[in-house]
Amino acid sequence: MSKQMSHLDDIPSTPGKFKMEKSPFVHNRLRWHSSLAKLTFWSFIFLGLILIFFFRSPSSNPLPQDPSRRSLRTYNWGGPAWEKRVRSSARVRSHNGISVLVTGAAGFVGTHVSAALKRRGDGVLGLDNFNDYYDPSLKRARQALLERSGVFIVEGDINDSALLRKLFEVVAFTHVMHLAAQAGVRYAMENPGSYVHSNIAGLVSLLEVCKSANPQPAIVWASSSSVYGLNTKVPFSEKDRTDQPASLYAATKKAGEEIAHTYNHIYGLSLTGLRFFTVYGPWGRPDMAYFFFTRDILKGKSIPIFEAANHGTVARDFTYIDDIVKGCLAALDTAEKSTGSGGKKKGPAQLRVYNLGNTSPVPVSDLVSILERLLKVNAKRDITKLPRNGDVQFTHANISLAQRELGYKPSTDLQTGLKKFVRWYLSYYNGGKKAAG
Ligand SMILES: O=C(O)[C@H]1O[C@H](OP(=O)(O)OP(=O)(O)OC[C@H]2O[C@@H](n3ccc(=O)[nH]c3=O)[C@H](O)[C@@H]2O)[C@H](O)[C@@H](O)[C@@H]1O
Repeated sequence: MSKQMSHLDDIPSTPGKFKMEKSPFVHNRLRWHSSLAKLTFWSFIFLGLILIFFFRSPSSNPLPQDPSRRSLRTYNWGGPAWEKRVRSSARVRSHNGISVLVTGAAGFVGTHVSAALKRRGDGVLGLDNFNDYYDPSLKRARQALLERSGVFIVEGDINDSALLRKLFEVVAFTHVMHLAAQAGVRYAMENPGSYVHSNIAGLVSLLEVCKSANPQPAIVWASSSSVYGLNTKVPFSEKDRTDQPASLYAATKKAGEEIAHTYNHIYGLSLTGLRFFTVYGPWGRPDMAYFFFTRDILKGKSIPIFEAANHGTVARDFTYIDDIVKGCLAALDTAEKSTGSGGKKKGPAQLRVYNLGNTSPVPVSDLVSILERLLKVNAKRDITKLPRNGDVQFTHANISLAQRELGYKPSTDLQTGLKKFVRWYLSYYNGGKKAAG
């Protein structure tokens, strides 16, 4: 006891705290205080250990709390059953097939590319964070579609490097089709952080894991026609300048192209960037004009049609999804192997950029006229000045490089493509009765 008392005496205390220590009551209280202090101390240690274990556990998301993310979630992954599903989905089932990790697999282009790869017998594993930038139930429906054809989508974020490393541990992917991104031109003014998070930090996180993988995969990824920014010379060629982006979205895609150059240069990663031109079609993105115009025309709501200064036409080189899928598969098939190993470059590797457009720009007002005919409803047109929030007046792709090197040859005009989209839209949203998100 005296030992204990002397120990207690060493603890700095408020004056008078131990004054009555001779009373037996005080003795008991002191003992009780000491036990309480010990109990509190060990509780803190125990709680600390639990927290350390939780944050280091491979099945939790180690992302820092980032206010720019719309859906902060913890994803569950890992375990023998999960690994089995991953392996089975990524298993190549055709002679000379490839095994591809498709990021953004529950997205519009990701779903179509994953399905096409699976159809020809390639191994496909999806990865998607199912964020709520647009109605997540549409992403879940795409997931269900892929699931039926044997494609498993792992739920997780490309910024989760522990998850990415695990995926490469389980499967030796030959290719990565990187389509996960924060898309949309106008939303960048609302939530700039999400563009940096997905299109820059996420890309770097993915390339870091790819560079260390053995073997390193070849990577094909989605850039954007928006990198041509304020250029006025048409059609846009890959040789043209891309240093005057009109939106943060475009700037992050341009940054992605420079980051790709760096990883190719330092680590020998084979990298192909595809500049998509306003991709549309069934299972598309509800944030895109053709999609919400359809929804709002059916609802009888007015639609804002942008017009440039002096009644200038705003036009897009709208490209149908099936053409884009062919371009993506051709890019994967012509991708050479990465040359590095163990994080070290062994020789020069392929670095490519292609325009994937349709080469026939259509004014937005014509897009609306086609929709009116297909929906058999007159649109309430609200002609509005092109806002200064990232939109450019026109896009037009020169696709001769993709034609020459990928055999890319788009074959669907806007009228035909929109017909397929409208058919899908009406059946998916139950004849327009169910509201589109
Ligand atoms: O080509 C690309 O790289 C980009 O294509 C689209 O961007 P955008 O062409 O702006 O597509 P929409 O937002 O669907 O707009 C299509 C056209 O409709 C016009 N628009 C849009 C919205 C609106 O309310 N009214 C309107 O007239 C736009 O100015 C544009 O000319 C995608 O949203 C981007 O993610 C993609 O990277």
